[in-house]
Amino acid sequence: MADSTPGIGQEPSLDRDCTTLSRHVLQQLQSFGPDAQDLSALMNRIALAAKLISRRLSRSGLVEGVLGFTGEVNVQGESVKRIDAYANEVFISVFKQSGLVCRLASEEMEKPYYIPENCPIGRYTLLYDPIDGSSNIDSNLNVGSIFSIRQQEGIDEDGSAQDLLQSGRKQLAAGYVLYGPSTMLVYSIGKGVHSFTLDPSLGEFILSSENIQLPDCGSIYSVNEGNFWQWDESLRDYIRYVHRHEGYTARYGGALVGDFHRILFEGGVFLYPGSVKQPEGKLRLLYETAPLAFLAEQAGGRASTGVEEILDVVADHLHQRTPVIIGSKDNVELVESFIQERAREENERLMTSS
Ligand SMILES: O=P(O)(O)OC[C@H]1O[C@](O)(COP(=O)(O)O)[C@@H](O)[C@@H]1O
Repeated sequence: MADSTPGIGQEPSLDRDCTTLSRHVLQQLQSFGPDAQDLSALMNRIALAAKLISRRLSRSGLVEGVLGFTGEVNVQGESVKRIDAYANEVFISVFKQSGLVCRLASEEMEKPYYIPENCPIGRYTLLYDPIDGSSNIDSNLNVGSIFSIRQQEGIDEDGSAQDLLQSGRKQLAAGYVLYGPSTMLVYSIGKGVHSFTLDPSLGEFILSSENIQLPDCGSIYSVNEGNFWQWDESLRDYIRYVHRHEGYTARYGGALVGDFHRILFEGGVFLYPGSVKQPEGKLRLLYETAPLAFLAEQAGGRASTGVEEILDVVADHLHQRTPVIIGSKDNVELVESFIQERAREENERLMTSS
């Protein structure tokens, strides 16, 4: 499956210039039926939210109200950054007008936000992390937005979103926006993974890579080693292994989207394991790890909790966290082999001691 990225310095062809996101979604679905139109319109709305957030970020040091904190604490127990609150509002306002989405579930909101004027006609729920890596904002380092689209399967009066508590294989589409040197949008509707780059002169996301394939293995390992002593011995064993073996490179940017994006194109593995303080890890399943797991599997890679596929995990509440090992399949399997080895030793010890 050839990657059709244009050569360095070569102006993209007119045909490529015209491959906008909404056109690409319709092409992908080879249908102009209601579902295709809806998904295309939904992706267009996400693109609009991304453009608004990208514009705000690009002027963050120049205008008031972008950097710093709002003074509030969100459902995660984290101090809310002004840009978190702004980005969350952007997603709400661009989807309010969509008529397509009846409910929005976000990292910044304890309960899902209903758009009464879109219910019950709105057939989709959008789950999203409006700003991923917000600890990078005030240092002007890359951040992202992560999104997942699911079918609306009923109205839950108490806001517990029970119908969303299903495996990640129920996602219709997923992706992220990376606010880096350029703003990129990477998505999948279950037909491969494709990336678009925002061309500020056109104000359009233009196709930049199609059918992206995650290399089977890579030299990059991406993890916050500052948590080393809080990890299970099996993860420490893995890090000791990469320290002792040539050919591994540590890369950790503090923003999941940026770290995953690098691995999607170059191969390797990103880990955020559970720890003594947080056995279930830090990252949230429904709007952080499951959307990226959807992309990883579509690109020929893997995403694991260490013992099962992330896409098979069924959440028991909206903001559930999960350990994650994601990236090239050989690298993920290597990490898992250390976990399995420790489990085997532990079983043996229990057997011999009983
Ligand atoms: O600072 P730590 O503990 O390494 O955590 C960094 C991780 O947390 C995150 O920032 C997630 O949190 P936010 O979505 O709240 O920013 C990830 O992007 C990143 O991988």
